[in-house]
Amino acid sequence: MTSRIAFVGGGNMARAIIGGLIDSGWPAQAITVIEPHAPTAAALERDFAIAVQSQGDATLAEAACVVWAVKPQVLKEVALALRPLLGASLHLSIAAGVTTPSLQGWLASARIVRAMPNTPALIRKGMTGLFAAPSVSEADRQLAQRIAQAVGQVQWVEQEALLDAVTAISGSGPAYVFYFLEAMQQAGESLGLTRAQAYRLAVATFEGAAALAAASDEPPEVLRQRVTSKGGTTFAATSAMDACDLQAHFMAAIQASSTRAAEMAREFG
Ligand SMILES: NC(=O)C1=CN([C@@H]2O[C@H](COP(=O)(O)OP(=O)(O)OC[C@H]3O[C@@H](n4cnc5c(N)ncnc54)[C@H](O)[C@@H]3O)[C@@H](O)[C@H]2O)C=CC1
Ligand SMILES: O=C(O)[C@@H]1CCC=N1
Repeated sequence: MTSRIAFVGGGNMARAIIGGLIDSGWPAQAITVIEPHAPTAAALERDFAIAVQSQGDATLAEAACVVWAVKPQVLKEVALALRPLLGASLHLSIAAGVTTPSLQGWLASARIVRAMPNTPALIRKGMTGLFAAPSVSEADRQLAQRIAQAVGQVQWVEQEALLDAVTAISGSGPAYVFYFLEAMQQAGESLGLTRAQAYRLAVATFEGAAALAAASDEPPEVLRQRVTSKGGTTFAATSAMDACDLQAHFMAAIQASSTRAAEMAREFG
């Protein structure tokens, strides 16, 4: 019998992970969700044939793993309310910025792994950062990793603070890519392409460049130099970027995401 996984919160990220688990062969009858928002609950039941409850019950204690997938600002309240129903499960929290000491206190358990996935998990192309306190067993780490790998790649970090960096790079990162896609689409339109043509060109360029980087042993600056002919078009573009210090601004933006993750730990955890 496959281990039972109980999700607390059945929103966007939970849906992505549930879809990945089912695609990777996890039996639907071994997945349950607590989700109070009726339309969200009905959609999960319909799409995945899984059991969805509006609130927790005694079966929560039977879960091998409870995945905490509610917003960080409500996690404490939800955890404390469900605590009397919890058994000896592994707890996997995907909430941004909520630390393991806080979770240990709220859940009265040391079996806690934190995960920071991202939205490409929806199409099994996710990247999930994972952190476990040193006392967490190898079996618990493996179960957490198995769940995360159902939606893509994983990267363990050895210090909890590094999850803030993971959040800033890959957790929030899809939004940066979409931000650049928006700019490339608008620029293409202003240069005379249709919106659809510009978008297709931009998306294919991100796809191709990311696949090239993943397949290459060379660092990104070398890959960039290969595109850049002296005195040519790419040089004109990257010179304009350098002139307004775009790279430094972009790095400051990523720092802001990391700083916010640390702030959220103080606010919500
Ligand atoms: N969206 C993203 O790109 C990422 C989000 N995260 C984290 O994932 C978590 C969930 O985020 P999303 O799925 O985007 O949010 P969401 O808002 O789509 O999902 C949260 C769900 O929790 C449900 N909920 C509210 N109160 C509840 C309760 N008492 N019991 C059970 N469920 C309850 C809501 O109805 C909602 O469906 C957050 O903590 C966020 O920090 C982590 C990585 C990436
Ligand atoms: O914006 C957020 O707080 C969440 C965490 C990473 C992506 N979305």
